[in-house]
Amino acid sequence: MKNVRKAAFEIVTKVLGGNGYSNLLLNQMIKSKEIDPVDVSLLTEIVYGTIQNKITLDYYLKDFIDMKKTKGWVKNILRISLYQMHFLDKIPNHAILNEAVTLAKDRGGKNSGNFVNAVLRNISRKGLKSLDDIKDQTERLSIQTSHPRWLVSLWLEQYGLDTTTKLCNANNSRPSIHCRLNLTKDDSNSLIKKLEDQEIEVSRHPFIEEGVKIIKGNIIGTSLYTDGYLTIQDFSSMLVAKILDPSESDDVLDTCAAPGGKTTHIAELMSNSGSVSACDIYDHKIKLIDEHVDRLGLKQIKTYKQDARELTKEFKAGTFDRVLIDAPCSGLGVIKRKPEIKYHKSRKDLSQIVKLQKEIIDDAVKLLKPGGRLVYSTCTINKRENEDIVNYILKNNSELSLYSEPFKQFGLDSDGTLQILDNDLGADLFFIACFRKQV
Ligand SMILES: C[S@@+](CC[C@H](N)C(=O)[O-])C[C@H]1O[C@@H](n2cnc3c(N)ncnc32)[C@H](O)[C@@H]1O
Repeated sequence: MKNVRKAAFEIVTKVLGGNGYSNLLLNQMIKSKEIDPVDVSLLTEIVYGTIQNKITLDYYLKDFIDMKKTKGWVKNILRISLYQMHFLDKIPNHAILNEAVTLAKDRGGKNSGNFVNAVLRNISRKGLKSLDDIKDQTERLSIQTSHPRWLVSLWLEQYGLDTTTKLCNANNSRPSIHCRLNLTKDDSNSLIKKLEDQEIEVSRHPFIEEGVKIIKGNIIGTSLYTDGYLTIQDFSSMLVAKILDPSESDDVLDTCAAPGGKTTHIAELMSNSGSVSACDIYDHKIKLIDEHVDRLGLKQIKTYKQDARELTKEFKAGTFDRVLIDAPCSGLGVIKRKPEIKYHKSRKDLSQIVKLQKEIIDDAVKLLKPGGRLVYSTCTINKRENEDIVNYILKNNSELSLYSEPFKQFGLDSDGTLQILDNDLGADLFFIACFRKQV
């Protein structure tokens, strides 16, 4: 079995080096059974906590080390140790220190061990400065909540101080795990019973019948998962297919479909009839959709390696009853699940992504039948990619209008758009807009 701090150090080093996503690497580590099941929650805590609080941790560390001269891997040992010392109260400092010194010695020899020992002892002795003394409001929020300054400024401009503070704090909470029950296999009560039989405790979504939140237990690797009785999918992501609301005989186009979470949900809602055409630009991602489809036993999905900016090369205009554009986006609504996103994006990336979104929309709208429904969704919080895109669609397509009915059927207050900025379900922060094409 692997030592939990060593495992945390390896994952944090990969993620901060831009070589993987925290949620995927954690799942891989858990699946590989290299970690004792009793250590899974501590490992998750240290990995998420360290990555989520990196800016704050570095702000403290720079009083004790030269951030430019200290090697990246040494900084990561110090970051995971300081995270445990400052943010967790369950582990005694001497235990954290011993583990950190052993890790440093194993990796870099005696001198590295001595260096880490000296720094951590120094921090213990001197304590940390107060963040409340930071004068500038944007800077203070950035350091206190560990969000890059450009992102705090963007949200302050677009949403104001209260919402920005809430967003930043919520991004530092632990993500919850939601699952979609495959109702083509069985009804929800029987599937929940099957979960309970495997000691997995769940609670139901308030109005999505197939949506459950995992309260206790681990579904990864269970036979229920491998046999296609359920899919791991966030509640907000599930809402997208519910708003698209396909009928059983519909022809549906999913323009940006991989890894297939929404494609397979759409197909399940259509009870294995009608047709679903699922496109993505990357070959290796198409394979992920195909794997999901096989696992879930779905029949009516056809996948295409296709650039969504050129869909009319593959499909005839006016052919689809439903079109989903789950657009490539900046992903700022899933920071809680993938905290590294906030460090790896820049303001410049945001304008490039808007250009791509518009190009996809320009082609995809042509494929909708008269009377058909278009859903545009993102997992981001940025008006340029959400509200402004809605205005772009309305301005350039006079035959499309916003359609609020699909939201209202769930009691959601909406003008045809919904920006989920917070929720008490622990769900991701999505934007969803629904349009109807005139008959
Ligand atoms: C937000 S993700 C889609 C998630 C997916 N709908 C789901 O629920 O699992 C956006 C997808 O768009 C794909 N993509 C990016 N550029 C594209 C393009 N020009 N044409 C088609 N797909 C593209 C990406 O590969 C990515 O898989």
